[in-house]
Amino acid sequence: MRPDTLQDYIGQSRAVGQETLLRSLLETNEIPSLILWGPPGCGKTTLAHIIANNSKKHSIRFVTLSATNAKTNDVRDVIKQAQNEKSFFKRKTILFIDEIHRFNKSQQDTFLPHVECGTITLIGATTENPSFQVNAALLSRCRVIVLEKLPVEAMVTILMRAINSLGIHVLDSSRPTDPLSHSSNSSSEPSVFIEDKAVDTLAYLSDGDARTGLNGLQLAVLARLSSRKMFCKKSGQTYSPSRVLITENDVKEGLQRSHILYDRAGEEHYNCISALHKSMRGSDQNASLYWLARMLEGGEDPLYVARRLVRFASEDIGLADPSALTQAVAAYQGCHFIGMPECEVLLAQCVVYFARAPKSIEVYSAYNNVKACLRNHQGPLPPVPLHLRNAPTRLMKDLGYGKGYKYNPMYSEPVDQEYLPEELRGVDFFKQRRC
Ligand SMILES: Nc1ncnc2c1ncn2[C@@H]1O[C@H](COP(=O)(O)OP(=O)(O)OP(=O)(O)O)[C@@H](O)[C@H]1O
Repeated sequence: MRPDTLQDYIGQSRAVGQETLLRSLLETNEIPSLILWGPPGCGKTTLAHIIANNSKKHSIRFVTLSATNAKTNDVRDVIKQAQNEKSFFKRKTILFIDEIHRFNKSQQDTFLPHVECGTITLIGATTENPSFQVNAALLSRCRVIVLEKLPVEAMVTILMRAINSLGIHVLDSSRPTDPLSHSSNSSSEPSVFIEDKAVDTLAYLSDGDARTGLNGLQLAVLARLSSRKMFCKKSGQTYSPSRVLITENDVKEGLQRSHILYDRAGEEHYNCISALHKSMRGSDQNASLYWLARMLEGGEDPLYVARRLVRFASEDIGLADPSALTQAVAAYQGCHFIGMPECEVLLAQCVVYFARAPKSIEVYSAYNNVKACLRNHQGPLPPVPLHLRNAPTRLMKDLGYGKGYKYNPMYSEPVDQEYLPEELRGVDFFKQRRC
């Protein structure tokens, strides 16, 4: 399904249209180092694949690594090989790094000098803003190509191409016929039909992501084919019709999971957890459930959400309802035991509990005040008052350790005794910050 040439690459005319610099560079095979930036499924890897195809014709090596699983050593190996190829055979190497934003800054530094001296031409693909995710020095040596979400018309073209190559027939809704009523099909393979409005809906709901659209189509076809066996009431037997129709509902179902835009490692992950946290803090149970579901349906790790809930229990509910922390820890353990999808309801229960719970940031704020006080302290920290120190040896006792300490259980009330270092006397972290 992946196009091999620019002629088959749909849309993205701003980046690789007829009059663009990139197209002329590609045509003359003068590939500069590039960062391909665009949303998921818009064709970054496909464009790299087309460049690879083109380069191979010109005996340029094309090596692919994915930053999700490649180690720094893998990059070093590629560079070493590229150096050999360059010096012994005068062969150029293009290194394609998918999801380059997943490499940390020091990993990105590994290839900087080699890009600079031309040992490798780097092509990085990223869904994240390269200004934040790619080293400034590396970025300045690359041309950034911005790819856009594919428009609906481009999606229709991509889907139609897949539909044709799979031998699926498109049913024209303006001419209503029942494809299932047509007479027999001699082949053992069923004829597959798809409603034209199902194609349009798929193109529309894929939200500019060709992978989502193609996966949705594939899932709809597979689901229809596997449920092809029908039960005949008259004969009491099952039979397989020779024609199968994919409807708008089938593609919606196929898309249900895959169309949710959620990037587990990228910005969307932080946006959604922040929205969940804020919705619970604002006691909006409805929105809280929405953000939770959006993360879980998008494939978020339930334990990650559970850990954030443990934090929320103390940061935002605190002593207004101390059992919130127990709830969160129990939800975490429950998720650990049973995993997805069963654990989703545990998290939902906890999220609603938290949204409804009274809130208090008293402890959280006071603790922050203490931390600020310690961090801003000038000079050595004050010593622990002698009367609060243990005196396990005679010498310590002689030095005054533990002297005058009032053992509270001997008294009926909290005793009047100083527990803070002398220079902090009178400070109340619950009321003020003092540093
Ligand atoms: N512009 C396009 N023209 C034709 N097909 C495309 C185009 N964009 C994407 N596709 C198809 O969609 C599928 C996914 O595209 P691709 O892997 O290039 O996306 P991507 O931008 O690299 O996504 P991701 O960031 O999620 O890795 C490919 O199989 C390809 O066939």
